[in-house]
Amino acid sequence: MRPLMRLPGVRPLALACAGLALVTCGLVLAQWSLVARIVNGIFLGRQAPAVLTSAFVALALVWLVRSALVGVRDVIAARAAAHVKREVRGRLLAHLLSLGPLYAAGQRAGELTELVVEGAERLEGFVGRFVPGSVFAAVLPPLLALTVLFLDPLSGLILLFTGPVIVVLLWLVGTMADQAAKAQWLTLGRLSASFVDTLRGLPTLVVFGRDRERLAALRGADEAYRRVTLGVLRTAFLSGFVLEFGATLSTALVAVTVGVRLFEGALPFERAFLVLLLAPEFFAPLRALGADHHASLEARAAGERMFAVLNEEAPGQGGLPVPEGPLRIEFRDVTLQYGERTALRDVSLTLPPGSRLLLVGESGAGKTSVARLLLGFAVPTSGEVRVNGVSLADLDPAAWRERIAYVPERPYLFPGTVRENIRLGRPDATDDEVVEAARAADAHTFISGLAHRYDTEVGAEGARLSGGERLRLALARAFLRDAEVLILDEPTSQLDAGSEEQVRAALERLGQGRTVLTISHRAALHRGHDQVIELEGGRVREPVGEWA
Ligand SMILES: Nc1ncnc2c1ncn2[C@@H]1O[C@H](COP(=O)(O)OP(=O)(O)OP(=O)(O)O)[C@@H](O)[C@H]1O
Repeated sequence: MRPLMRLPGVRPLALACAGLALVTCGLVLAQWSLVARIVNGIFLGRQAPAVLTSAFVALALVWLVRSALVGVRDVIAARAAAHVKREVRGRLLAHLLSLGPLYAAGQRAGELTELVVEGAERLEGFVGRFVPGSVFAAVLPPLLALTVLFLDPLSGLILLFTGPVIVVLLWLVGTMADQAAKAQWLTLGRLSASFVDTLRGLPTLVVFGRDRERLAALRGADEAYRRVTLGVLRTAFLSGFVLEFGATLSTALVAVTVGVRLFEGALPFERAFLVLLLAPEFFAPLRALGADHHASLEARAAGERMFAVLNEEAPGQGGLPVPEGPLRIEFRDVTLQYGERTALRDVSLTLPPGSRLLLVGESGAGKTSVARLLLGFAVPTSGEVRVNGVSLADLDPAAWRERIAYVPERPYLFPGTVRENIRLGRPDATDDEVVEAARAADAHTFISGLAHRYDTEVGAEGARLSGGERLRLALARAFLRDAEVLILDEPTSQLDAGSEEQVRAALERLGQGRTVLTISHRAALHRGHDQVIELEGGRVREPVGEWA
């Protein structure tokens, strides 16, 4: 619970609710004292009509203010809940971005989506209902019990004894429900992740005839979710029953003892009636808390996972500006491990400004890992990547990436138009500049043949384009970015011989005056490079050669 209390805006909300609870306590006492006085005056005829009239007016006023305070409490709580949701979602997204693609790739997309969307939503119940409810439950019952103790010690003692017993029972049921709520959250995450994975892998599943099996697995996950949800609801009902039973029993106990003493003449009517009216008010905040209790359990389960993600350390978050002037990049004895797996071992290489390095090696040799280090998506386990003598880990990652254009092996296109996807390279580029970049990337011809030219929708992940067309759009992005360092990962692997020649010419133009790192498993690309370095099992093999 404590981490949830540290959420932005929760403490001020709790303080505001404590103030409201104190005022509400005064109003509750005033309201029921007036009711007791009026009833006493009407039935026992001990009050003058003028006094009764003013008591009615005062009662109406108190009732109005009390209702208004409930409204105020709901509005502040709803605002705080909306603020927390927005803030937490923003922080999660920002942190996921700074953790980089390597972290996201290691997680199931559906589970992360669930965390950001539904997880943040679950905090609403905690902030909007549970926090105000628990502050009211902490302030009102003790003050009312003390008042009753003063009015009628026996009834006060009954309340002071039964109230804590109910709270303890509630806590015990809550502890049981905690595990069920955690299981519910985990199952929901798994269900969402399975669904997203199924959608993504649908062609593969259909081709291999595994779609029905997958459907059955999804149904199984859905059934598991239904079962754990029922478990959570069962404990919620149980806590509701405990509360209602306890509250009714002790109110009845107060009523019986008060009734007997009233009958014996040991208690005046007005006082006895007031005690009877205050007993349900004593239990009302506890009952409300019981009803909102499972909202806090659900929020706690989601919160634990959120804090775990927020506590993940992001790679290289230095704040130094990128050195001015031509950039000289050096890898010094760099070793990179992914958990137990060593992808690179003692790799040293230098990229002087304006040079072209071709990194070759078999599949799994560690080529993409070099690109990841250069992009700051991963940090060396040992050794250092340096830019003009400054460690890359100390540089501001966003400022560093502004100096890089990256064309990955499988370029990602966002749902949107061709123009929007190219403009990702430089959002302030004009339409003419977009077309110019497309021409340079040899993409203009195929774009001109599309139904809506630059306004054609590319579909999810560029599904309406071929692999080669997607690559050309990614190249156009890189042209538009006009960065000093260019990283090309297997740039021509998806092309036929004719297209490869054209794209290679485009790459040649793109590389002019920049530092270029080209990754390929084919050494045949060596033409036009200053250095060729071969990686083998994560180590640098003897230099293959130098080309001027
Ligand atoms: N996120 C990861 N977690 C664990 N191991 C990884 C991860 N990414 C890569 N590896 C491992 O690190 C090694 C190097 O991977 P890398 O992607 O750098 O190779 P590559 O030379 O680019 O291969 P390819 O040419 O097939 O793309 C591989 O053995 C791979 O299994």
